[in-house]
Amino acid sequence: MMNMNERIMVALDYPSAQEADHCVRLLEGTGVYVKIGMQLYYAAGPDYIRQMKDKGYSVFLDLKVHDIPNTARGAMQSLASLGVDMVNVHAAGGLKMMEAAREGLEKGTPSGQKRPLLIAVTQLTSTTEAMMNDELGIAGSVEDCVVQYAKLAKQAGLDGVVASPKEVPLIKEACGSAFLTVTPGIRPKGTDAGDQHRITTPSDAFKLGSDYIVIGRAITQAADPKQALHTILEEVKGSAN
Ligand SMILES: O=c1ccn([C@@H]2O[C@H](COP(=O)(O)O)[C@@H](O)[C@H]2O)c(=O)[nH]1
Repeated sequence: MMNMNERIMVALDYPSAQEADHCVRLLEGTGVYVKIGMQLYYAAGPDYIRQMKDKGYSVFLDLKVHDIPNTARGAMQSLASLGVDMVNVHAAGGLKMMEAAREGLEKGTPSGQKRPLLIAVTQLTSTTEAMMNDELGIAGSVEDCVVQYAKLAKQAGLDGVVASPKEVPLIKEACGSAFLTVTPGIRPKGTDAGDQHRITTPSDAFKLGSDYIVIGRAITQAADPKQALHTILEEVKGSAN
């Protein structure tokens, strides 16, 4: 069983490698995972991923691939060579796209290496039920849609999904306890929700059964990021499900 720190992913949402490095220095020795998303990857590229791997971090490359199956397959084949630990696609791309992404990842993983975990974003944690119904034209509850997407991701041979912690019990019930849940939308008590809607505190997310929690601005935009990280690590101790 992993320790709690290994189940915390810090979202390095920064505009440059230099700015991300300020935060990375605070993470040294904590054993947390790092999540590199579009902002940092498009600015700093594959070199930054290699630097994080050389420093010993587990890396979730959060590029949310969403395209036709052939393109998703090619994208994953290229990403597989970076040595990251986890990558993702949007489940809204459908079954064939997710299968193609998995195949591309398998094909691109150098022999003798483990293929990165592949997970699918269900509904973004910034999406409310009203937005989903009225803007995206998807009827029904967010929970039903998330579970439907999770089942599809499992059918495509993926390892898990991204969802709000609030949906984790339903996902585990539908897809089994080994199916991974990676949950952003984490807000420690007293922090601003900002653009996120389906949120919980770090400890509640673990109590609901999240395998990994993703935390960005509550650390990166805090007045004292080191203290913010320390407080979160203290809060989650003992809250594992
Ligand atoms: O549904 C999703 C999928 C991905 N994210 C990403 O997680 C972090 C959250 O950052 P905060 O600052 O803690 O809100 C960010 O990188 C998103 O791109 C998500 O929030 N929701």
